[in-house]
Amino acid sequence: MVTIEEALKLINDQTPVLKKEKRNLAESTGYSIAENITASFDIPSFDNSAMDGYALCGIQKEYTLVGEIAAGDNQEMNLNPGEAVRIFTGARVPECADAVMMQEKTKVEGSKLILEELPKEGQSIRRKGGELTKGQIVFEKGYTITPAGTGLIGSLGVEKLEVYKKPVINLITTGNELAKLGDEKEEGQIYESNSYALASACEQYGFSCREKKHIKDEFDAVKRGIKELLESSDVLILCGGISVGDYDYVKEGLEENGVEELFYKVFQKPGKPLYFGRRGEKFVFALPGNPASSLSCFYIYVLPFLRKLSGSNTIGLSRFPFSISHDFSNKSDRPSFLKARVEYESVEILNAQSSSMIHSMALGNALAFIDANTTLKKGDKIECYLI
Ligand SMILES: Nc1nc2c(c(=O)[nH]1)N[C@H]1C(S)=C(S)[C@@H](COP(=O)(O)OP(=O)(O)OC[C@H]3O[C@@H](n4cnc5c(N)ncnc54)[C@H](O)[C@@H]3O)O[C@H]1N2
Ligand code: MOO
Repeated sequence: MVTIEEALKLINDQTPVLKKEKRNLAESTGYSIAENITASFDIPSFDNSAMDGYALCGIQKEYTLVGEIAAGDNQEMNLNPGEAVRIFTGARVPECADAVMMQEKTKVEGSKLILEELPKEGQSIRRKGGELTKGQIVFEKGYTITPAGTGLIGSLGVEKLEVYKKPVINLITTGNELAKLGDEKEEGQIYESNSYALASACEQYGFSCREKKHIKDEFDAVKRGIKELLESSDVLILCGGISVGDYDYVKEGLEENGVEELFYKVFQKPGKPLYFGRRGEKFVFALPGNPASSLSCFYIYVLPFLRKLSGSNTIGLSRFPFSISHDFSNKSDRPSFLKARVEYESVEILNAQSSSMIHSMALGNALAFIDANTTLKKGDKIECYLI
């Protein structure tokens, strides 16, 4: 049995070989870049107007209007002191212009432009290089592209880029008691639902499960199922059958397939019988079957590893300290990740913390970490992982 810190360290200490690929920008959001992205030109690449209005030469209240510049116009226009030109948002500002005045604060009388107020030097002009300068590193290797990142990379004219591949994830569930959705379930059976939760948690963070397989609690079937799916996996996730019961064959099945155990059992609640192993460049997580245990272990342990394998610099869930909104006693002798709901600056520990129960997790938005045998007073700060 290892501690939570030891387990996380063992996961983080793995140095998998990352695979790269070229992708179109349009299909790269959520991928991590495999090389720095450098600005090949200034952004903006020319001084331009932030407003529809008038570009002004000199700082005064009255000007003579001499023409118009629309967005996209390319001709160089020379303004003399006291002259102004009609201009539109995004249009190139003439070099000699000192400011732009928004049209709402102006009046036009024939060719005369009268301002309501004196302009300020540089007002409403977006300067060349104001956001990025040529040669600047815009994003470092390992940056995971967000929608805003996609927009910025696009503004640099980059159509294709080198990113890290996402790992191929396969999922195996085990258990004779599990009925398939759509089938009639018999007495003593429950519906197999963890694979849906786990596949959707993968999706939530931009990963996908390629293949899902359900296996009965039979040693040969478990061994064969692992052999088949491990072949095409970067990460194989198993769920259930990893505890000490007579029909828990997953650990043995992994051993038989040459998977080396990196840890088995973590001193925590939920998710004590968590397993992590490796065969060459293939990694295996065997998650405890209880629904809250498997999902909690996914968030805390599997997700950081998937992110690492996909080359991301941002690996764990976001976590922040929140003040607990009520007195609370963690009576477990194991450090616990509790289903919780954070709102503004406070966190409520939800009812129904049993590992078999997932309703409160579905209504919550965080896992609150509370040490074993710990009594907290309302207002005490606790660490919360946002899910
Ligand atoms: N003697 C001991 N028994 C158990 C221990 C222990 O230390 N000693 N640990 C308990 C803990 S803690 C957990 S967690 C579970 C984990 O057991 P397994 O990983 O072997 O999981 P299963 O026994 O297969 O299933 C547990 C539970 O979850 C339900 N389940 C499983 N898979 C699914 C699924 N895909 N969809 C929905 N529900 C699923 C299953 O029916 C069981 O109720 O072991 C304790 N026992
Ligand atoms: O560790 Mo288990 O997940 O407590 O139920």
